[in-house]
Amino acid sequence: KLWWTPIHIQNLMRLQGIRGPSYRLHYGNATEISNMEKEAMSKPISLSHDIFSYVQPHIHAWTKSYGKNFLQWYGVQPVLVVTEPELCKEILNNKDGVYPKQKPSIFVKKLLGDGITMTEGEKWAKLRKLSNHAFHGESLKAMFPGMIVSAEAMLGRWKNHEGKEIDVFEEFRLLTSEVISRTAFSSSYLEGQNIFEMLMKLSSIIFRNFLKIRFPGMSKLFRTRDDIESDKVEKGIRDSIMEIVKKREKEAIIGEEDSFGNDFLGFLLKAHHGANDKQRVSVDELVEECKTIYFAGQETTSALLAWTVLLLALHPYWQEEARKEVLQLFGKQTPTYESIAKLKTMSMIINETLRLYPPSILLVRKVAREVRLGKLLVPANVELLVPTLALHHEPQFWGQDAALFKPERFSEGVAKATNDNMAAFIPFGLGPRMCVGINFATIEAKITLSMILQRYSFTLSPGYVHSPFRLLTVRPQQGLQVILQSL
Ligand code: HEM
Repeated sequence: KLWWTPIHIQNLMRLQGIRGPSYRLHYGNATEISNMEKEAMSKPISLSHDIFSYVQPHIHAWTKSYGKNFLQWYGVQPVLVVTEPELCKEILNNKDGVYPKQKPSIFVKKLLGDGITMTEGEKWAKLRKLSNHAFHGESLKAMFPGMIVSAEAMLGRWKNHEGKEIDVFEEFRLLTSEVISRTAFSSSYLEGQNIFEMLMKLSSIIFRNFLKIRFPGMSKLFRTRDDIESDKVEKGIRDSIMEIVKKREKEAIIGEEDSFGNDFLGFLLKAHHGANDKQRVSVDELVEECKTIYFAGQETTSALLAWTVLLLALHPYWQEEARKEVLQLFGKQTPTYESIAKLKTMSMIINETLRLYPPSILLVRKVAREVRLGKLLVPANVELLVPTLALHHEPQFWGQDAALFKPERFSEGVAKATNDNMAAFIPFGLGPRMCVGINFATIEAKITLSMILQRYSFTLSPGYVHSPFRLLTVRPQQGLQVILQSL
């Protein structure tokens, strides 16, 4: 397991032209990756958007040395990194279960459980149907007023910062937490606050342990401080979620399934108590889905909003264009659900932000059984990595100015911008596992940006330090400070 199998797989892939850094006993390339990341982070970065080599130095260096697809090792786990777009599409679009999600690590399991983002087959189909119902169509429309109220509350706080510096990343963290609490759980930020804080703690533990390779069986014999802490946090999250669930159950009328409410939590409870065995959701599944939506709904959207504000602060022309469009469409009025889809310039800006700073930078799958991927024969249990950030910064797709902010790339939509090369732009993934919250996140971002642009112009504060940092999403490590000018 430690030597023969890795060497065998390495040789098998080399014979097919797939090279990569050599496997090292037990650790694979974990130490090299970790050292490369530390070195990249130790140097200050200029205010450029060329962040690929900074955030993922090993993928940047190894695609240059070994080619578009290469083999690396997390311990004894072989990982095929794939940046050839045809192969990325083949992996992500597959519907036969050949490329399922990789089994989560101990810590990731505590964050997302075996819920929608991690599971497969019938269980996934059941949970996906439920989430699609909760975050699309009429249900999504019903969430719109909740998003407006949350944005108004944030802008109310901003009145105290006019003419002064404000850390908008922290503000967006609060806003997106409030929005998900209010819309999916009909609860308040305060009720969810505890859960968000514990989810953040778990994210940090996952990040700290990501490249730590442990000897098999050691985790059962020897428990680290992070093992103990993560158990405690996991239990804390479960207890807090159960409190919200119990409260809702108490409010409902016994025997009337519709009285559980028409938000995400209501749909989950209906499925939990419902008569339909196939669609029934267990208590564990209920807790896992709540955790997932609290986490997925907040982390990613706050990063998107922060990076958009950075780019608009650095590019006053686009800030003005976006404002003109908002004022033409809404004047000083509150945005409406029907009109938000008409924001074309803003869509271009959001797409270009998601290209340069995709909150989620890696898509992970595994090979369930020996498979032909393009011309390659890939053995079972190889992990597959589709590095979103690499694809989004690839000059072959985006030109030599790939690192520049140019929303005009998207003036005729995504298909035209990518020359119909779908894998060149995958901020929300691709295929059957594509993000459930894509419309929710885009509407939330558009409302928030519109309401800010109606009230303020903003410039970057001299105190801002550019350090895109990968925790589970890519975020501004030291916040995002801007100076607000009231209009
Ligand atoms: C800018 C915001 C967001 C980004 C960039 C984003 C990105 C992604 C990506 C890349 C995936 C696919 C992962 C994969 O294929 O392995 C995904 C899946 C998912 N996202 Fe999002 N997301 C965002 C917002 C949201 C929101 C607001 C929600 C919930 C309200 C959400 C819920 C989910 C769920 C449940 C999945 C799993 C889908 C499945 O496996 O079937 N996301 N997201």
